[in-house]
Amino acid sequence: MLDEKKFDVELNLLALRIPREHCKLATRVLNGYLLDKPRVKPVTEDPASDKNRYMILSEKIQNPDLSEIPISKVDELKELFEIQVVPYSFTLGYSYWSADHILKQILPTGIEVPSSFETIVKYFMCHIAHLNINDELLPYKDVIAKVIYDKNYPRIKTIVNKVGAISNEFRVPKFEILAGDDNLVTEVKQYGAVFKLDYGLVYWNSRLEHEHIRLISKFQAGDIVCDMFAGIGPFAIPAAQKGCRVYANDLNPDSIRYLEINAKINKVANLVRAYNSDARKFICSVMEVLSSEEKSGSANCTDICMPERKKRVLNKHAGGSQPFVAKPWEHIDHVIMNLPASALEFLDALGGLINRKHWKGSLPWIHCYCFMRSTETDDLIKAKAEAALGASIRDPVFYRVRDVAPNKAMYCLSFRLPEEACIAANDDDKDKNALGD
Ligand SMILES: C[S@@+](CC[C@H](N)C(=O)[O-])C[C@H]1O[C@@H](n2cnc3c(N)ncnc32)[C@H](O)[C@@H]1O
Repeated sequence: MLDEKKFDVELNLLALRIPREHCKLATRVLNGYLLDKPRVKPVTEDPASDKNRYMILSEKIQNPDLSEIPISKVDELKELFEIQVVPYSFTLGYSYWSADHILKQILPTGIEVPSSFETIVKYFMCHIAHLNINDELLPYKDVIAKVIYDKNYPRIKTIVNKVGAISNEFRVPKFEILAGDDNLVTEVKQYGAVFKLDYGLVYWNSRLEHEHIRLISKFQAGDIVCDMFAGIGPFAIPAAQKGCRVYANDLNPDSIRYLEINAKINKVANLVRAYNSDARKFICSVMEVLSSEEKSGSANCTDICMPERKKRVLNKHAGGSQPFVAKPWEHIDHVIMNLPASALEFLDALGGLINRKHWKGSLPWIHCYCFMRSTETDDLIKAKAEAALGASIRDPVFYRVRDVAPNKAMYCLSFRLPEEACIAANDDDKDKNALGD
């Protein structure tokens, strides 16, 4: 329990009681001799009369004869009104002091006090503050959280701290609520899109905002995008806002629930198809599912919602003058694989997936996120990707996203899917011949 009384500081000062109409002039004359404290006004009411005001003098004025103030100033006031000097006491309490000031008093000497609010709050999620409590501060986490909560309510309504390392497959940290209510449903804004999410149920990292923007800047209106590890949609939603048609998948049902909510909130539900599946199954089945939808005559997303201009962009991608409404089994422009810990291994799902007989236009760009230790090289990561894919990668582009630990960084490896990773157009025929068809 924090004893708030401990922070009380009583100030025993002097004040001048003066007629209220002279306040302005007296403030000017006494400039430098009045109480000067943030958020405390030096002019206050006279409890005995509404006709007067108290002008609170600075701590340096201790003598009721005002000998610390130049005589000329005192005389200037005396010419206008009779000066009455009165004692004035008040208390600066817990509510007055800043979080920094209070934390400095609470934490034992030797422990580095977070020098500012920003250093202790890892990030804000609207009304949630996620604290950055290191081992040294851990014993004081509750009191730190209370101070930060008290000083920032109602802007901040919940203070959380991550417990342990993330071990579950949905990449959702476990949080303990240190202060405030336990509602972790919140909304964040990124580059004009709004994302609703439950911070306790789905993956979210506000530090990836720039990466989301960077990758989407590579996409064109009309592109077909497959997001294999979509989370609540920080790639999928802005891509759709740009006019891309997005097939977005995540294993976590809660992520998909929020992805669908976010597609609606951002008015792109018609351009985003959500799947709740394992990424390997998703990428294999998305083509079949959609091709069978096509066969059964159900209208596809492009037909319903693509403006003519975007359809023309798609036609251009197909490289022909025939009307071309691409389906993912005919054409994909970008595949996003944002599961840095293991996305490279998932590249096996792309090997042998595309049949050149049906495919139209160029092969997709693959954007595969990974971690690289300082002891590893681009070549090693490329070799891992090639081993999973079963094909050589030409002209890989490595983009350093951010450092995640002193010797570990997150990268995005982008490359165009190699021809070698596809089923050649004549392979089916060869198989048929071999079977004697
Ligand atoms: C690092 S998060 C990235 C989410 C999102 N792209 C983002 O930037 O916020 C990885 C996501 O992959 C999902 N995931 C983990 N294993 C998966 C799998 N085998 N198949 C599909 N999704 C998976 C997790 O649920 C999580 O939402």
